[in-house]
Amino acid sequence: MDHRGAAVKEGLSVGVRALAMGVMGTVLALVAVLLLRAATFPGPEELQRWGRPGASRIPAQFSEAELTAMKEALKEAIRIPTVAFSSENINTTALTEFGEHLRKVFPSMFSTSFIQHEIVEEYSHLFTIRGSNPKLEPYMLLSHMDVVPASDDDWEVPPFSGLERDGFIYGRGTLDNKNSAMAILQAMELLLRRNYVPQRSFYISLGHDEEVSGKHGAQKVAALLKSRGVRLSFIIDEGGYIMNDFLAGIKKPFAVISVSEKGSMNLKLQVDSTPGHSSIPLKETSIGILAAAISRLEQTPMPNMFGYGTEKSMIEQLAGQFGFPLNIVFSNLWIFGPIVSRILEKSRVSNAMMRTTVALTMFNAGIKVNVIPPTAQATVNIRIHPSQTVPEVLDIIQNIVADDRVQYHVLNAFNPLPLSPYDQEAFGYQLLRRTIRDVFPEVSVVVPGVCVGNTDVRHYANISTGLYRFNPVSLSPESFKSVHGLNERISIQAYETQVMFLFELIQNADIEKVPEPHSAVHEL
Ligand SMILES: CCCCCCCC/C=C\CCCCCCCC(=O)N[C@@H](CC(C)C)C(=O)O
Ligand SMILES: [Zn+2]
Ligand SMILES: [Zn+2]
Repeated sequence: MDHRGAAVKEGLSVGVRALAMGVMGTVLALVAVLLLRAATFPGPEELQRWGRPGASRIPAQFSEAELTAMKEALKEAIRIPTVAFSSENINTTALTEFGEHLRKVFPSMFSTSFIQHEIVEEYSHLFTIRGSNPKLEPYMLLSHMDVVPASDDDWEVPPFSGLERDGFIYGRGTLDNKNSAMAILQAMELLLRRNYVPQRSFYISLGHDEEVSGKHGAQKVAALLKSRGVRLSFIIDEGGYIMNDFLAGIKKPFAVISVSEKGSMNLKLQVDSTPGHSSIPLKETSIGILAAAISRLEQTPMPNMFGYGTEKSMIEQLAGQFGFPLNIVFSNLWIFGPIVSRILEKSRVSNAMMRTTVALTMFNAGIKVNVIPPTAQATVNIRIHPSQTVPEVLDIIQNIVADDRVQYHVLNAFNPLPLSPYDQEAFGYQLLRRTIRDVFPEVSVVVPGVCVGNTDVRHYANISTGLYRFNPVSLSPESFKSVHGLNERISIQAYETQVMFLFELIQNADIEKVPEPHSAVHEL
């Protein structure tokens, strides 16, 4: 080999060595970066950061004294009988007392410079919390203070006693919805005491007549905000929960965020017929004609609308929680949809999610045993599936009744609420989802649902498209029955967790938009 050849070989081997060293270096650097990433972000979930990071994050740790005070504040709230019997008959004395109670137990909410408190229509409360970053669109936490009536009969403890027994607080409103009214203010009060200043502005609104329409409370607050030109990024109200033991085949709890709610119609049906002496009866009376008509209504289910609302998404997202073979069936609705919808209509709750329902709630006729009455009236309460409208449903009803002697009077009606977004960019939905993940690690999956009852949030549809119904409390079928029923109660631990959830959610909202996932993020 000549001198030049040796030089080339030397050059080549230097080049190969350099290349090899370069590759090694790159590999080592990559390993180091990966190790560093692994140390900084212990799991993929943490790559998706919400709210304030690091030192400015206030930990949800409460002292014994704070826990005792929050429990006592809720008990006291339960003892104030803010009962709404009808739109015209609400215990307003109790509502005033409730307002005084709020001032007493949440003093910072009434004395902080960046919080404005207003009373709307005498009894509803509106708090405006000004955040430090006016570019972030505000949101609202919504609840109500009024409760449905409860008589002492059949309750294990008096319904307005706020009694503590076996780790539970008993009383009307412990689940619907004084727990939320109190927990929202409690969480913010605790944050304020830790010198928290939100970046994103938000509102807290407590209505006083949700149980009888919301037309004086929520509706007026919404109108007030609209007149001020306010738009809200999203609103969180009651009407979705963490469901425990609700579906045979699913052991772990799952969370339902209701992204819509059914429409409603109260319809009076009336039949007029010839009155007279009961000793010489006609072949048919107003009572008989009307009874037959409403019996047809009761016996004829409205069309099954599975696939036209959120129920399909709900089942698809729940599918993985079922064992074999239901997991296969529920994740292939394109073929098994019709069978699944037939299975779901067997349960009262899932049936109500899939179709418009008709409940016969009032029947009036007759004044004396031997008088054939001239008129019979019945009222039916109809809950309209999100894919249908009031006129469509009225048409179906008239076809089912199919009797020209029946007259119809729509007492009041409204269409179902539009579906609020629940995609990856939907800020309110993803914020809830993320906070559920943080505070309720036992929850297997978060799914969209439809609220079969009506809530105050429907009055805000003209100032926000992100209407979500979710109470951060775990419900079993039994506790579900106690809402508007007997022995309504909340465990003290569940209430503390609700406060913690709101404490975290308020901080999580301090971010511009849903963070970009850095890598594959575990599905909830
Ligand atoms: C497969 C099982 C899943 C179950 C999902 C259930 C998700 C939650 C859905 C509904 C919750 C119902 C609770 C809603 C609260 C209703 C409050 C209320 O009673 N409102 C009145 C309003 C009226 C204007 C007076 C009503 O009658 O709806
Ligand atoms: Zn309620
Ligand atoms: Zn209620």
